[in-house]
Amino acid sequence: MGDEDWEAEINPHMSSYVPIFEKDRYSSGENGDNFNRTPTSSSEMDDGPSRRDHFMKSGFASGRNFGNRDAGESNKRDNTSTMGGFGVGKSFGNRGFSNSKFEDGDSSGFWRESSNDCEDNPTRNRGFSKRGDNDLDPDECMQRTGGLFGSRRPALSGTGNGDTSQSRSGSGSERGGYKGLNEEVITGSGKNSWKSEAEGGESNDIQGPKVTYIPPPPPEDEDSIFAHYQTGINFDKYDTILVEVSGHDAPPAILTFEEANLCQTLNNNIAKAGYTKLTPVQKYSIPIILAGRDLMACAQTGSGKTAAFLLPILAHMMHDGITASRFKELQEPECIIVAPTRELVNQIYLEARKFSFGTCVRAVVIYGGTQLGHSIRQIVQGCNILCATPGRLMDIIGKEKIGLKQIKYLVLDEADRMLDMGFGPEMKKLISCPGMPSKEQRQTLMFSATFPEEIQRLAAEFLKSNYLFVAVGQVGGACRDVQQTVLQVGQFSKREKLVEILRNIGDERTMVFVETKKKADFIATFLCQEKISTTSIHGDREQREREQALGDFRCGKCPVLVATSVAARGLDIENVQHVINFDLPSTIDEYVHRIGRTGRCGNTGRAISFFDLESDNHLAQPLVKVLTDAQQDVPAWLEEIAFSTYIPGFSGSTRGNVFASVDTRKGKSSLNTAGFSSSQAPNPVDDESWD
Ligand SMILES: Nc1ncnc2c1ncn2[C@@H]1O[C@H](COP(=O)(O)OP(=O)(O)OP(=O)(O)O)[C@@H](O)[C@H]1O
Repeated sequence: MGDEDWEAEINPHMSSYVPIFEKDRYSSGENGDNFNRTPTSSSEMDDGPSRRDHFMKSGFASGRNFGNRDAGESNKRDNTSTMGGFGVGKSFGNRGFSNSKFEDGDSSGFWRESSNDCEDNPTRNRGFSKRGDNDLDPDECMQRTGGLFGSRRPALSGTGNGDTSQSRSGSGSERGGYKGLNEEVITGSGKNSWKSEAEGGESNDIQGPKVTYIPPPPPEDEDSIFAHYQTGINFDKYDTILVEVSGHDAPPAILTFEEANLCQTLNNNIAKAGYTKLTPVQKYSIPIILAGRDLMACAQTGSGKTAAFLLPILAHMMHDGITASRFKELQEPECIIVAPTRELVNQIYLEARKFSFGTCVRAVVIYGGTQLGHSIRQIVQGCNILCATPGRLMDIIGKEKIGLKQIKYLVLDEADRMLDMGFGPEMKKLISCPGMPSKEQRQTLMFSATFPEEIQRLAAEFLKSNYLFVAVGQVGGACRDVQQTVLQVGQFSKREKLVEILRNIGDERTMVFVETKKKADFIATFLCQEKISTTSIHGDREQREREQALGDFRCGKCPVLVATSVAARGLDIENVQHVINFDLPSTIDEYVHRIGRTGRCGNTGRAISFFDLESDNHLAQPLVKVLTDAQQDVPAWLEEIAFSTYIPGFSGSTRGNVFASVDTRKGKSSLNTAGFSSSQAPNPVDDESWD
């Protein structure tokens, strides 16, 4: 079988919705879909023993064949071993794909994590299954999980008719549930659905062994803690970016770190981190948070949102004089920060550790895919700031290791993702957990580079009615420091084009985004065969492998990282010069996040996207808008497609108005360049009608 046959199978261009039986038919190989999976149980989602056994039996050895012949062909011939070759992908990540040999390895944990084929495709989870994709459809996920909301969109109105805990208890293997990105949904049972994992231990509701992975501790020496990369040539241009603040009585922006009046230790840490100048989002957000206000902030990727919330929170904690951390079975942190992916939450933790260096504030990170006991041990030693992924957070709360009474700050990073159908239910449960202070009693902060209107409306439930909204630059827009190119490349030519581009790029760090987990493994393997050192990250890889892959990519051992959308948000990796969208995502905001892995903090970067006329036309219109807003060249052919697929009133997103340039409350604001403080209070009457 040639490339083209394989591609056709991977993307059979089926209608956007594929009924389960159809999926099974495709999957079973009847349609030649040997690559995908070989059903061994009644549920493809079931990653329980039967599937695992099958993987074990299938033998990873078959994967070795890929070094010698076309992977698709190999898949077909070695029908029973396909997942062993790709899905497990166990050994090649650890070894960075630096040779194209697969080695047998311990597969424990792999299948347990692969509970949800939807997990790394949040866009489809939102109900936009545009392409005939070999990962599961959202509908399929929902049927299998019972659907957290019972239908695609109503969830957004907060009136879901599905009972979350019920839907979860259906099958332990559906741990990932209708979840979206990366973090497992814990099967809930019993009186408190958030107790889930906690009630029965980590694997009680799940078939399979316990997760035993204990991540290595980060380096403790000061140099490593404060290691940072240089701001880029365009950092100073941030000053010219338009900033809009809406809401009542916004405090004025600050121009310098000194104006924030932070304590000496914090100032020292800021200096050691190499920060000399505030970014726009920091200029506006820091005083707002210091003033005790709730905030929704939308600023371009890589523009320093993490420090924008960490610094004022730490300043408050220092000012209020928190109790030094000490060993206690029940810890009561003052701050919880949640983010959608494990890698991102870990990154936030490292930032929190950096800025709290030399203080009595102790930050802790917990996330799925690691041993629960390890998370607990970290917490009981003392915890003031807890950085967590939602699933693990709810487990720990259920285990009664974390009390919520002292929470003063709740931060949702990548907030639009945290509130959408994937994580929204978890977040709602979090704010209604016993002990959690009401929104009037806590400060809630939300940050993202994209904030669709519908999500803004949902967010109101979490925020005080007088929250402030800060929009830096074009809301939902791409960073102008990224040079964007869109190429028309059909499915069958993509691999050839990719290799051509990567060969030209040489050793520069490049992230290649694909649409499915299996494709990530396939493309990574393919690139290794082409002697391009590559690793991959996606939700079917063990956490250890994910961290290894990221490490290999960060240090340059593998300059190419093939990723699903699991790596689209938040990851801050030095020197990523290129992002290639091998497959375009289904939504434009995902595109914005993906290309934001390059061109960070004033550095420049390049994004190349393969536009497939067969599957990507729906993106033409929003893509033209993103390119235009970021002052990029728009190819004539793309404009033509955008024109021919023009939807009147469509404002740029496949799922809502990503490009709403203002706060959905319609509060009016000041429009100014960052650095000049000005904010107008809206009419108080508006204020009342907002909530
Ligand atoms: N004032 C500053 N001076 C110098 N470097 C900074 C400053 N603020 C942030 N940075 C650095 O810029 C990089 C990007 O910051 P950060 O990851 O917080 O961006 P972000 O806005 O959260 O991006 P994303 O939307 O992709 O999550 C980090 O390496 C951070 O340390």
